Amino acid sequence: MDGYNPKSPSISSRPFSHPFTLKNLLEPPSPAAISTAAGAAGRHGGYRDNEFRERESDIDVSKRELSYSKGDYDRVRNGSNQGYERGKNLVRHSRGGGRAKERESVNGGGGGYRSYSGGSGDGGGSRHGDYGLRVGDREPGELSSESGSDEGVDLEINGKNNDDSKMENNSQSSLYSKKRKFSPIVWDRDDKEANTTLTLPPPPPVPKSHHRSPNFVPPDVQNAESNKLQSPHQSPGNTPVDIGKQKHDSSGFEPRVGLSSSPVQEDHVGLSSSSPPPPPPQEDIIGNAGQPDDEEYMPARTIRSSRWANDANSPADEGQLSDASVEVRSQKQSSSPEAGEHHREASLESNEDREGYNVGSLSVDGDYDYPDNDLERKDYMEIYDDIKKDGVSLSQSESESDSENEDTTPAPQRSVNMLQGCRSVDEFERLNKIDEGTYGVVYRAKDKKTGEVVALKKVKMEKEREGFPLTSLREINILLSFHHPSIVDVKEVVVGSNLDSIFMVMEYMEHDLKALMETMKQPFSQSEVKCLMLQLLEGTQYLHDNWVLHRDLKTSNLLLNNRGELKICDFGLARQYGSPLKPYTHLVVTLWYRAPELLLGIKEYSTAIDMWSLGCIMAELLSKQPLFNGKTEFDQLDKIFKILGTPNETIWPGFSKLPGVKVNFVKHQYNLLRRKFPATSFTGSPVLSDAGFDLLNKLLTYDPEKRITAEAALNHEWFREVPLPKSKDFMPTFPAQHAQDRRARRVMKSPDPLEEQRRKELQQAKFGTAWNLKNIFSSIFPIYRPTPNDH
Ligand SMILES: Nc1ncnc2c1ncn2[C@@H]1O[C@H](COP(=O)(O)OP(=O)(O)OP(=O)(O)O)[C@@H](O)[C@H]1O
Repeated sequence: MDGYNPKSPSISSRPFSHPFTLKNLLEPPSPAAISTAAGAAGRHGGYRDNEFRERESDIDVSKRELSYSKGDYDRVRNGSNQGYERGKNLVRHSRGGGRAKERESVNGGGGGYRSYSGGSGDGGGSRHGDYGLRVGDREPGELSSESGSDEGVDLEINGKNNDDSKMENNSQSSLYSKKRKFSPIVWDRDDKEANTTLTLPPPPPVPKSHHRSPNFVPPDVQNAESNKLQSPHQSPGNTPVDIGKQKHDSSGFEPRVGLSSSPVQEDHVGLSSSSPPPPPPQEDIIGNAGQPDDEEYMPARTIRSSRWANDANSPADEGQLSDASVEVRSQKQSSSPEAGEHHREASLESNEDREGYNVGSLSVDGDYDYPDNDLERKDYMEIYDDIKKDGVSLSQSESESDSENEDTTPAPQRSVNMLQGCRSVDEFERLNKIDEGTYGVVYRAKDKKTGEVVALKKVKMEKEREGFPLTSLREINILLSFHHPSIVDVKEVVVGSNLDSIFMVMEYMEHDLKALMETMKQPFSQSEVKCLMLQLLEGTQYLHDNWVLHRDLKTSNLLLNNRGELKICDFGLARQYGSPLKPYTHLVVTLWYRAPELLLGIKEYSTAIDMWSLGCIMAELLSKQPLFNGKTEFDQLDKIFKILGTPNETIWPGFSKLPGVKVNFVKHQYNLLRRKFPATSFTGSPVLSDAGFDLLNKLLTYDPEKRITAEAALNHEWFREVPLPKSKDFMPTFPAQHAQDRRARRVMKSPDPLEEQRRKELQQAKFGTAWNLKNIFSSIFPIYRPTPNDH
């Protein structure tokens, strides 16, 4: 893809130009320190008007509409030369343009609603004459969708029920099951107590078998046993190594540092080098399986290690390692990954004991045990932060203090500060603020050395009672690790002048789709939406293939540059997942894009939640309006049910048992989505061909198990029918509105899930405190008695 370059060296291998202690970073900074840091970079620089291919606002842009050859299509689809191999998929999905005239569709396949949806054609409405290429293939019944009653016409219930659809759903179901990573593990918040008590584990090393959860089934075995537990890469006989290779071969991309399949703690994302990982086991040796994602809000702890790895295939990278890191690495080779696990856990307790506050921790290591895979061990380095002021490594002290340690294999030495060597933010000239989110402020800035314009995302520390925000650690970790044309590139991490703040240096993107759409008079055309959706799906597929859920996909987290490139950003809520799943919080995904299973409090969820968000995004791109803009969770569900029909056991087996289904929802019988996206329109509604509507329906399928996967969506026929996806090169460009804070411009804003969580926590804390105070009060003044309502 254009502009696709290997990442810059990892932060750990950069020259140490700015030493400081991690503790400085992880302690909540004083307001004074923050303002100093902010002030240091507060200069405004001139924006060069010719920096971008500026265009008239809105859509009066490139009017070039192409008639595509297969070659064109492949080019669009693949980027310039990434070599995606889609041939077989194209064959597999070549269903042709003819569609059933009469459709009966219920989300998830059931319900017996019939509808007449009409033809295969893209009924028009694209701005650039896209559909000049199309046959006039409107089908009977199509227009009636605009005027019919609920019963009569166009009652496309979410999902399909006709033979054609059924077959498709079935075949997709089996196809999807290859990708679906559902887990039998059930989230039970009652486990919290057990889970949050992190006892000091026995010392390192432990037998390798301890590394795996009792529930962990190797991918190939899972594959044989149940297609619900398959790795995204699995095909019979795959080994983890094969998996990586396969992934690499098929996608043309390889994460610079892939997520490992280590026994992962909830509060970190493990990284391993080179190949994409097998599924991360869901339980680690400290037995925190079942630990709810509340842990996300637990104190962060010791920054421990990283595999800011060199690719095993690129020996040249070896030379980039500093002496220190090489030393650490060689020690790591001689100790088992399990030692690292223990070390990590030891640090947890030790931190709390000794520091009395939470100094923050990022265990960015995966420590997956690849038996006998020397390559795997060699191509990463372990860097441990030294928390103790006196420089004695935690690992040493803890392993020493653990008398039960029979094996005296020394714990990995460390002294290399993970963030040591980061450049200072002073090396950037801050141009203007782009946006301010819950956990970060994003600036446009210029690298003084190179003149390159970048985005600087400053990690907000002021709200952090508990050290370095975990969301930011995750984001940094993932973004530094992953490299894909559809994922925003983090070039490096820099530190504030007072060493009290951290900034991610990202490639600068002129727009986010939310802010952009608010400036547009008309929505994107179908061919443009296809171009955007393809890129979005490719990025999402890449994440899911690497065992990461984004968990906050929404239009404001999709960046677009003036080269027509879309990139996913904001990985603050992203996390690694495994099979089977661990319990995660359902308070993820901004309300408007939140999947119904989350809204209904499902105890296990997976990649399908991101796919729902993609459905909402696709609809929004087509119409320029959020599809379901609920104000509360209940309102959100209500809005979904009104449009898609209220689900039931037939279309979504298990629905009635979901925790949130205690409420009696109004039974909306029909799916009215087609009304919002008719095949033709005289009213200005966004038009969508049958194929497009089919994809939208499959993204917005109620039953997460039946919801389409990123891979299947990428192969959907909508992308092969006219109007073909617009080439990125011919996507419209828009004036970048640098000078304004995007958020301030935003008219509509969906409630933020993190804010939601924070509010709830605060409320709880408040009520708790109030009640306690009343108790104390009543013990002093016995006349007063707190009532149950006081809770
Ligand atoms: N690389 C970038 N280039 C240009 N703009 C960016 C970039 N990254 C982020 N932005 C802008 O900043 C906004 C906020 O970024 P981001 O979502 O990463 O921050 P956040 O604090 O996590 O926000 P939120 O509270 O919405 O989760 C984005 O919506 C986008 O407008």
